[in-house]
Amino acid sequence: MPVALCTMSHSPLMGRNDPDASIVAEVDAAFADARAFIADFAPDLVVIFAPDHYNGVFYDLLPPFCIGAAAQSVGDYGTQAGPLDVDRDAAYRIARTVLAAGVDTAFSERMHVDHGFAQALELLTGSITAVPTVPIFINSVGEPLCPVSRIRLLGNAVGQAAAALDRRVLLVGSGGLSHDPPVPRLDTAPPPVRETLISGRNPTPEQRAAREQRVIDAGRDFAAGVATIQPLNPGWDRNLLTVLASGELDEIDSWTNDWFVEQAGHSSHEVRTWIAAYAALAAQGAYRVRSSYYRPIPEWIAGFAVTTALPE
Ligand SMILES: O=C(O)/C=C/c1cccc(O)c1O
Ligand SMILES: [Fe+2]
Repeated sequence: MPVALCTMSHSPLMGRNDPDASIVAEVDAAFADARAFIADFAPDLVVIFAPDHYNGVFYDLLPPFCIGAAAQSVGDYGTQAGPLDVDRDAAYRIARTVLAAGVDTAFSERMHVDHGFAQALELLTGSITAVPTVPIFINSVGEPLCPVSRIRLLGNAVGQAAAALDRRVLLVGSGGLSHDPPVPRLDTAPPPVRETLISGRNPTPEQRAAREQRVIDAGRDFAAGVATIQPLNPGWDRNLLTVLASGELDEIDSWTNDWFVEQAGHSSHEVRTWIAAYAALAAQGAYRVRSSYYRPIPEWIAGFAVTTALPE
């Protein structure tokens, strides 16, 4: 059945710490083009790969990936809160195919998701309930991470499952390219923060606001050139876009997790969502990238890109 792909960087700093108006207009145009592409394709199912940032998934149980049969958005950074319109039947069918392919995915009847999912669904389809969805969480922040080769296998199996559904499936990947926002890490966090990484569900509004303000401040400092976080890496980002557009995805299997961090910052692992989405598209044969926008945007702490693609 027909498939199409849209991958995008997300950043909760959009609208909170904006670059020059001409750059915002450029990004708006890229999203307008992606929305027109999606409207033209008219998906009746969105399969979205996205990370979490210790808002929905914690170290009390941290799977490499998880397919949701029901999910709700926590509403961080002003994104829509509440239940997603998850297609339960499609989620079960995809999970069965993934497991049968030897990829041991976790599965949830009560997944909690954050801006990684909600911002993408809102920007691309209008809301978290506009189109029936299967949310697939990919761990991109919490060490230990699986090798990136597993992500390609996950994507491939999801693509095979999507092909077997009698649906028009839009594959979405949501994640920044090179970037290193101040997401705490278990090995370096002080004890109270460490506890929030292990079991930090349902923070108070004050705790959530303080956390968000810290990231917004980091974006301001980063754009002003006074932050200590790792620089964006446009060369690395462009190479990733070239590899994804080439269809030669097996090259990605040789990339080590340490190399991602050295080159492009800790949160560059979020491109796992792009790799999964492209691998899912590749499962149906050769494809063609139809549009590709890229710009490093320090104000948003993101190598920022939006691509769309279709089978040949
Ligand atoms: O609040 C967080 O944990 C992360 C925020 C953020 C900032 C910039 C780019 C991203 O992809 C993010 O998730
Ligand atoms: Fe992110």
